[in-house]
Amino acid sequence: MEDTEQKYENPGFEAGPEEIGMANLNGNAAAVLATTTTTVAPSNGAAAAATSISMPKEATTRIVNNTRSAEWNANNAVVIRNAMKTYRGAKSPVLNDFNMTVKEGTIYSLLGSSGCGKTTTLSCVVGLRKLDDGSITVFGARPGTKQSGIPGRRVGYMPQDICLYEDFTICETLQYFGTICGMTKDEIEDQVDFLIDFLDLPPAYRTVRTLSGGQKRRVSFAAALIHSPELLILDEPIGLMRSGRLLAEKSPDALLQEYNTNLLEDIVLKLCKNDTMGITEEEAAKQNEEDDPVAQAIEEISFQSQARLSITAMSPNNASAPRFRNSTSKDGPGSPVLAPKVSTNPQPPQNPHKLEKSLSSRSVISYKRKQSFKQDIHDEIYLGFSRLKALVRKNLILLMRNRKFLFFVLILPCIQMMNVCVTVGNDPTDLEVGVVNFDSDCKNYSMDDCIPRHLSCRFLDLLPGQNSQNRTLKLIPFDTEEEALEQTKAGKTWGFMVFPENYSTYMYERAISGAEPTEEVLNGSIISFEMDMTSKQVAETIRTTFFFTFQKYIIQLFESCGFDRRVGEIPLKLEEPIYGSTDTNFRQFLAPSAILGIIFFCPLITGGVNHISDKKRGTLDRGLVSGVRTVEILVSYFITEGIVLVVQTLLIFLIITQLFTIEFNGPIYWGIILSLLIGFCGLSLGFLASTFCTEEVQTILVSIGSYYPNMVLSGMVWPLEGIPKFLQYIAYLVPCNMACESMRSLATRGWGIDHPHVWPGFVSTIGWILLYWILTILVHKTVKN
Ligand SMILES: Nc1ncnc2c1ncn2[C@@H]1O[C@H](COP(=O)(O)OP(=O)(O)OP(=O)(O)O)[C@@H](O)[C@H]1O
Repeated sequence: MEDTEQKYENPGFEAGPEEIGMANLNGNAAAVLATTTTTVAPSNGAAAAATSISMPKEATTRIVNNTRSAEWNANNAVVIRNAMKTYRGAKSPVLNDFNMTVKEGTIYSLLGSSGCGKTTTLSCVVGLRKLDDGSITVFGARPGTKQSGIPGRRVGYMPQDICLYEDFTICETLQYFGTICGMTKDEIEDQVDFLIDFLDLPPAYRTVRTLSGGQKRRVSFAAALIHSPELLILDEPIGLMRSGRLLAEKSPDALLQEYNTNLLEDIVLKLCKNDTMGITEEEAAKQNEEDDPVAQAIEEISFQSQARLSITAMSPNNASAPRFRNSTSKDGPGSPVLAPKVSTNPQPPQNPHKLEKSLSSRSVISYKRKQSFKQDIHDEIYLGFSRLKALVRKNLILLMRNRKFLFFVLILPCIQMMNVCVTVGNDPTDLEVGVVNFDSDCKNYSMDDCIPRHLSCRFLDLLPGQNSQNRTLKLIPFDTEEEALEQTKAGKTWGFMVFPENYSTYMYERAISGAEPTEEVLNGSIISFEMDMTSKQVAETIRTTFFFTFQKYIIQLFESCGFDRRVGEIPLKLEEPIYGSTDTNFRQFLAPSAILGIIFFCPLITGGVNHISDKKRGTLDRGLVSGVRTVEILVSYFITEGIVLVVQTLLIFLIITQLFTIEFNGPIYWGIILSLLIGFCGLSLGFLASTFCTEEVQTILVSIGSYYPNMVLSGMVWPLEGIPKFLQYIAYLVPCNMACESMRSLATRGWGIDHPHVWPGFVSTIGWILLYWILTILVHKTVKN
């Protein structure tokens, strides 16, 4: 928009705006609208309008045709001076030395071609964006300051898009926006009844999703009106409205086509004329084929200028709330009138009596100048609480309306945990290993005989999987080494062992005879193994099995020959473990950290995605304009996600302790609290990520991207001692790192919160949460700037 501020006097048209700001937008000719609250729905490429309606501060403030009230020049509601705004990467500025003045008590239409910067201007006015240069004042103060009341309840903002929660009913929508603005339940109820009548909305129980486009836009309009704001800002609102009634509700393209004209202003004039004459839209469209709308409109202007009409918008004062009246009455300019009627209009507005009753009985919130600092604080706390209540209720409704998703969110961590417990940590079984035995055919032997025969058979017999419950190995006999090798090379076995000829004799001699063994005895008593070592875990399992079995085999041989079994033992003694047990499996190591990994990840995604949806829907901006603070959004998500997290955490703990009997030796409640903190930490990170992202998929990618470093660098799957030294320091930058150590210490070692290995995990998690919060708030502010 270029530097242009031109004011056009209303030529005397019925209830028209007294002042119309016309911007020479990107060089296109701007147009003057001369009608009541007249704006046109957005279009692709066609001219569109964004309207800022300044509501009168005083109930008696009115816009009177050709009869300006005393307040007319008294105050400026919105003043823009030398506004400059260039989007990053754009070649030319959107706003270039742009000026605009909206006086209190006026209706101001900002017209311009698509993409000229109307929405940008309004978003700067409502404080969602900031100018690069120049100034904006709203009610005499910069948006964002307390005096301006923006963001806050002084303003009603209807964005260009619908920006509503589709799963809400009309009633819930209006309740939400009303509560955000600090209205009481009764006040909201009154307003809902009124607005449903006034805007001809469907019944309050109808879900927004099921409404038509026009109905949705009217609900959106109602949401902006619910708290009777002093300044109403409508970005391409709901069609052509006049006197609280919709004259047309179509896209500009459709209207242009229907009225066979290139100018929307022609249509506006025509519609107003028809409205006054009581002609329906269809009849008008038919007539239009023959008539010239501009000529008609001009005629109409002169005709209408004979009538004395008045209009005021929603009054912030209950005592003088607007009401229907006939404009031909003798009331002076001080009387507020809504939806004026001229004597020439035969059609009264819908349900005038009902509306009159509703209007006069409803209570309207008014913005009061604060009287004292104490009062300020009290109001701030009340409003903050009210907004938080609305946000929490909103989150809960959205959660409950999406039951399938809720069910999935609740059980997903349980499924993941069960998955971990079932699949990870068990010893491998049925590992196929070949046996080439040149020593014995293993028929008819006794384990208790002390004779130099069948010793190979005794060893094989002791291997787990032969005759035991433990099925680690599955032995497959081969006649030759070549055959066995071939099978291993073909990937059919994990390796094979070879007992040489006379193995029993040599082994007996080596172990029992006590004489110094010869080279032949030493070589002849070796069982050789050839293995596929590609899988470390499998190879380790087989190797360990052989070593332990061999130890057992020697002891058993010694005992059968009457020796002290201790002679056969390796002279190393592993005492009873101080912590854990001798057969601690990997699951016991993994489970505590897996809980953290899972609990961290789920809210990371759901929190991030919810926030992005709120952003994309436009409901977030709408809330922010109404005064909602980033920190309140965070707290509200903490409360609702907290409920989900508690259920998820309790279910997970039940699964690991009851279903998989994983020991939790320390105070379990500290484990649960740590899990919850980690969940909140994930939620906060999700929030931070979603402030950078614009799409849900981006948040999911960021979440997945952060998942693996978090898992690996926190020592969840592999001991930190096993990673390179420099990474061990970097690993402290991972949110779950210290929490993992705490959780393991609580679960396996049974330590309490006061232990130096435990409490740092709690402190670091709280620290991460605070850091993410601070960053989120800072990023929000930066993005706005
Ligand atoms: N976030 C953004 N980043 C970069 N450019 C933007 C951004 N938002 C808007 N623009 C560009 O700035 C210009 C003005 O956009 P704006 O939405 O203010 O136009 P408008 O007058 O409201 O258009 P319409 O009537 O079609 O809604 C357009 O060219 C648009 O492409």
